[in-house]
Amino acid sequence: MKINKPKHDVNPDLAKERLKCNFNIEEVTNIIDGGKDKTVQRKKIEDIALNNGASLDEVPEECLSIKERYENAVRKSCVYGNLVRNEMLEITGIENFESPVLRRTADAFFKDISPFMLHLGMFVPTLIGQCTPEQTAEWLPKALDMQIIGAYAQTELGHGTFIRGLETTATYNPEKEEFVLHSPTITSYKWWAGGLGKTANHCVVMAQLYTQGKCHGTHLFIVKIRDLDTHMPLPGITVGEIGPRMGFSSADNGFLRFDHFRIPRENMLMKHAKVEKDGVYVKSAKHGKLTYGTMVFIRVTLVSEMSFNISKAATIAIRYSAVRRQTELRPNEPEPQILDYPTQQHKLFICIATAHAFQLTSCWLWNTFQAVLADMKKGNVDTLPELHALSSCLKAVSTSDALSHIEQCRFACGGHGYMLSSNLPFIYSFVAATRTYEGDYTVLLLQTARFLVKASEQAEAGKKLTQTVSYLNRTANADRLNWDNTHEGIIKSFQVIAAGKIGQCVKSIRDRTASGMDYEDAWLMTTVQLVGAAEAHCRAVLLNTYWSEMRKITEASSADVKKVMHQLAVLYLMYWALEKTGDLLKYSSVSKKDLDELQRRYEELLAELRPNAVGLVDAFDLRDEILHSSLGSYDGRVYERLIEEAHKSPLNDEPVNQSFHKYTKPLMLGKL
Ligand SMILES: CC/C=C\C/C=C\C/C=C\CCCC(=O)SCCNC(=O)CCNC(=O)[C@H](O)C(C)(C)COP(=O)(O)OP(=O)(O)OC[C@H]1O[C@@H](n2cnc3c(N)ncnc32)[C@H](O)[C@@H]1OP(=O)(O)O
Ligand SMILES: Cc1cc2nc3c(=O)[nH]c(=O)nc-3n(C[C@H](O)[C@H](O)[C@H](O)COP(=O)(O)OP(=O)(O)OC[C@H]3O[C@@H](n4cnc5c(N)ncnc54)[C@H](O)[C@@H]3O)c2cc1C
Repeated sequence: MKINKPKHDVNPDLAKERLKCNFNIEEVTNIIDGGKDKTVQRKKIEDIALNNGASLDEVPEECLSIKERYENAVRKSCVYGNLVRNEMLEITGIENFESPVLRRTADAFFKDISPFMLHLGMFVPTLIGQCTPEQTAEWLPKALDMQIIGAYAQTELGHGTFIRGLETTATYNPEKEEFVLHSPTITSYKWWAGGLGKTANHCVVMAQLYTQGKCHGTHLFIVKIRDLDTHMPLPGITVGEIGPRMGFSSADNGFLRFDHFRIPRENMLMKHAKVEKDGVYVKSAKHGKLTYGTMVFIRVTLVSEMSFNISKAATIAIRYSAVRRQTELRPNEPEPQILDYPTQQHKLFICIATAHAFQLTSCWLWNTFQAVLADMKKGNVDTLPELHALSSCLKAVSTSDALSHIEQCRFACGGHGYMLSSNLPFIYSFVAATRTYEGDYTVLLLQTARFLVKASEQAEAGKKLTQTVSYLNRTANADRLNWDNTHEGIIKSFQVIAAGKIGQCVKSIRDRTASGMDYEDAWLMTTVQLVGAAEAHCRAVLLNTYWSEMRKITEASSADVKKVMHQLAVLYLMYWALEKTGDLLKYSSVSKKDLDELQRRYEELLAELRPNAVGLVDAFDLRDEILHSSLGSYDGRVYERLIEEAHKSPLNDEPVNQSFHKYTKPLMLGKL
């Protein structure tokens, strides 16, 4: 398999690394893609994107002004959107418009974010999940064909987390058969929605629904905010961009204020509840939170997105570490490649393992999500709470872990990792946002904790629990687990840690209520522990899922691939066991000797993986055009690229900057 056909000679150290690799790289790529046919499909889509010169920037996007950057991003988004519409969807099938490959290939066009990302990312999924069949027929074809461009406007200046606290109102007027949208306070300004500021002409709006004098809580509406021809905001709409941010610089995150803005009754998204012409409110949903469906969907997809982002950072840092040499080990010996340092391996190999752990877990989560959707189609919503608990904690932990691993990758690249041309700062700032958006880390873990506390009480009452918490049935009465230094033993110990922490939370809440606190205060006082318990549960799910899915997926693999995939999964188990030694000591009989043995095995495993490190990141098969990194390209021309990128800085356009004559020289001459 030709991965990237380098135009230049490959750096000799990197070339030697590739000779060391002892497994079939293509086989691992196929595993990551989900099959050989999927690899072929991905490559076809990438070819379409990359054979189009429009993805190239003459000036790096980070060197442009805010306006130029946005305009350039819109230009490229239109080209890319057109390719998706006319060529790529033919390959994936239109029903797979959410294929991660389409999202990822877009990275060939943008180091930062496309202003259109939220259109396909959230607007279209909301139409699919929240419309009646008639509404779907009206809106979806236009959205998929990009005749209308949409955003998802839920968060307000005053509230993001607490959706029930949103202030925008949608008041029904039966005489005119219209809703009147209004922003009654400054805190009710819609705030943050991606693509809303300048790009979108429509948006989905979450607002408090009033009809017949009664508030029925938050509901979704589709709202046209700009004229389709002139793109001017419609009367009653104030819309704009919220200002520079840590990342998402070309995503025109926006604000929106309604001044008694009228929309037809049919623009309420009515799949789960409707308002009749006469104003009667009718709820058809069997579960109170179905309007939150788009958020659940995105939380599910983010786990795979985190795998992708870690694999990008790991590829950059590992290729760079094979090229970079630093510090004599012994006098007069050549400086070693920094990849030879076990401390460097400790920073980086866990990133490769985590990318696999998240990818396999995300496929399993996606299948769970599809099964729940199928249940809901039949009118059964019983499986939704478990999906909500699972998607909440996996979103929280995967985004948080991805962020810290990506930061480690930057540390691993020393000073050069701080350069925007390395792409690590872009990857980091993108992932930093994911920890917050679509539900903040703490808030989502507390949602999972709610589910776990209930599950623990059910286990106590002898009830049989659902799959992801069934370990509580087995471990509810276990005090301390007998340590068993096997892979299954490590997984079981994480389940016992989770069960122990959940049990301790239940006890703390009970003790507090028994001493006179009301339940809400007892819960609040216990939230630090509850977040820890939900994280522990999530770790148990991740370890168990990664291990069992890895074994399944490599059943038919070659012996060498089986071996290296197995080594990565073991590394993941050991890494987390060593990270959580305090918990292991508390909840199992593990001894200092056992932990020393685990540490020794972990260090040996780093050394065993070392020859395959470059092969393993090559297997992610990230083309240079998608990686955008001076440090991580396939040919390893790190220093040449750093110099080429330096020359692109606008400050190097002329030998002397005018500020010298205007300010510095007068200062030097005492004439200022
Ligand atoms: C491919 C991916 C790549 C890119 C993706 C594309 C674009 C990405 C770019 C940017 C996207 C950014 C978009 C956004 O950020 S949109 C805004 C997202 N906002 C949030 O996520 C807000 C977070 N807050 C909440 O979700 C909720 O308010 C809450 C914290 C969950 C609390 O809700 P509330 O109504 O107050 O409910 P509670 O009273 O706490 O709970 C009652 C009951 O309901 C259950 N519940 C809550 N949520 C759900 C749900 N979604 N599904 C099912 N059940 C739910 C909850 O557990 C509780 O159950 P009980 O049985 O315990 O009563
Ligand atoms: C880059 C980016 C893009 C975004 N895109 C969109 C978009 O397209 N559409 C959209 O609608 N929104 C969007 N958002 C908004 C995003 O969804 C919210 O910012 C997010 O849900 C967090 O809400 P918040 O900002 O209100 O934080 P807050 O809830 O104010 O959180 C602040 C702190 O308070 C803590 N906290 C809050 N509530 C609790 C609680 N109950 N218990 C314990 N701690 C708590 C949190 O843990 C956090 O530490 C985007 C945000 C970002 C950063």
